[in-house]
Amino acid sequence: MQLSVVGSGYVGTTIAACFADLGHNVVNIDIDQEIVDTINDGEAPIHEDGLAEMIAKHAGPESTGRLRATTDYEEVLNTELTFLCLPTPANDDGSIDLSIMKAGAEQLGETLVEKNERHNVVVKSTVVPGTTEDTIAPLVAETGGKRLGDDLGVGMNPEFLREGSAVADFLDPDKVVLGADDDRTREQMGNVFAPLVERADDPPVVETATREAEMMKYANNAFLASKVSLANDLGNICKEHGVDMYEVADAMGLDERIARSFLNSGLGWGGSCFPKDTAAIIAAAESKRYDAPMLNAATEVNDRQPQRFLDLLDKHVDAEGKRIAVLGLAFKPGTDDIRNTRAVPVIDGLIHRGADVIAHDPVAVENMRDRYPDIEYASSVSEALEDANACLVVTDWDQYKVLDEEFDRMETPIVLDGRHCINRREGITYEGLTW
Ligand SMILES: NC(=O)C1=CN([C@@H]2O[C@H](COP(=O)(O)OP(=O)(O)OC[C@H]3O[C@@H](n4cnc5c(N)ncnc54)[C@H](O)[C@@H]3O)[C@@H](O)[C@H]2O)C=CC1
Ligand SMILES: O=C(O)[C@H]1O[C@H](OP(=O)(O)OP(=O)(O)OC[C@H]2O[C@@H](n3ccc(=O)[nH]c3=O)[C@H](O)[C@@H]2O)[C@H](O)[C@@H](O)[C@@H]1O
Repeated sequence: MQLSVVGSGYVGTTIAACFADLGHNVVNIDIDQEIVDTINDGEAPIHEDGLAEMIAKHAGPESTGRLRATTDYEEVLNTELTFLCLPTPANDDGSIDLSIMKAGAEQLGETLVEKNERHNVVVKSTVVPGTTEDTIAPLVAETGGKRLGDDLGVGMNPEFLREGSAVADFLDPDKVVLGADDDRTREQMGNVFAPLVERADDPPVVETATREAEMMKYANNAFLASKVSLANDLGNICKEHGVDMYEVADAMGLDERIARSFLNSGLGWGGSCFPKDTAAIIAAAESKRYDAPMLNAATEVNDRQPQRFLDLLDKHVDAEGKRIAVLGLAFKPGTDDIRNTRAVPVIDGLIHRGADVIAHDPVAVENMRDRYPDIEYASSVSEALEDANACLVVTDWDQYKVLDEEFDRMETPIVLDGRHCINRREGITYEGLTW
């Protein structure tokens, strides 16, 4: 099929490259010329495992040519179905900011004026229940002069991929959700996903309406974020009683009603989605006069963890004028994304204490430099630890899990672990946040 994907961010670029790999012809539209040029050169604009190889295979010189990028919306005219993968950030009050989605939908509609055959538009972005039906569909229909359900089909297909494993997650999903308010659109969405369903060995395909599809995404993220927060709440109790939460979590996870995943306690959740999506669904609930006590509590626990980590540091060392190493800046391993990373409140706390901060991350340094141009950045862990008075582990990169004699370079080897990823050993003072 001929597909267009609007937005070349973490989701848009990943699904555009994967759909090309699955045999579709895909044009990826973005307003950022640099991103477009990068893709057309056969390179990945973001750091994701396997993405660079896939883009090289389908875009750029000597590729299959099944993937192209452009800034020109007119290119949607040669396609049958468009995915909208635009950002849905939070307003200051936490509610969803739909301005970018609306701008994209309007631009799409204006372009579709020139198309005579039916076109399908699928919202891939995370949007609060009712957005597709009440905002996006009427906007595309009005600006495009289309009749909804007739020459325009609008659907909603939430995305569950994780950053750091985006390609693998997209190609091998736990479920595919196809939300549409008419059968023709849902059927066409099914055709787009047919090669993926076949390659992924038949994952469950949930066919539903757009509002339910939208809510399934929020429910998923709210549940996972709350699960981590509950693990952190329990972990904080464990710490006060000298109990190792990781041993407790391992045992809890043996109960198949609970499962071990997302019970890793520590610094809590960051990233581009859990924080904004929990805030958006809380705000959406409040707009209907429901105050969502569980989700508010999950957010409160999460917001407190960096402060508890800094309290732990204060217990061991007065950071003023001391050299403090921060290992890990990305919000999780496997990505260069620093949106809502826990490293920010930790570094803010260190700066507030008058510490000399020296930070390390395998891939996220350049992104962090914009935010903190004045702290020191080390090109290796050894360099970061050299003469340090304490080390704070913020992101659980694999390369930190094997650290050993590197700690001998420290002035005082105080190692505080926010992610349960450092091996305790003789000669270092080690303390974990919840164990
Ligand atoms: N990042 C993730 O892991 C996941 C994100 N989502 C959701 O997917 C949506 C997109 O998220 P990301 O890919 O992370 O966003 P992103 O911020 O990485 O990328 C968005 C892209 O859209 C482009 N853009 C902005 N306005 C445009 C316009 N009018 N026309 C064309 N392009 C435009 C930007 O230049 C940027 O490249 C959000 O709703 C997010 O909640 C869902 C699942 C996973
Ligand atoms: O909507 C989204 O954008 C995505 O949000 C999350 O994916 P992501 O944010 O990429 O990463 P996760 O692996 O879920 O981690 C999120 C945060 O929780 C933290 N976390 C995760 C698991 C855990 O046990 N403990 C824990 O603190 C991570 O360190 C990270 O800061 C969801 O897992 C995806 O299904 C969803 O598509």
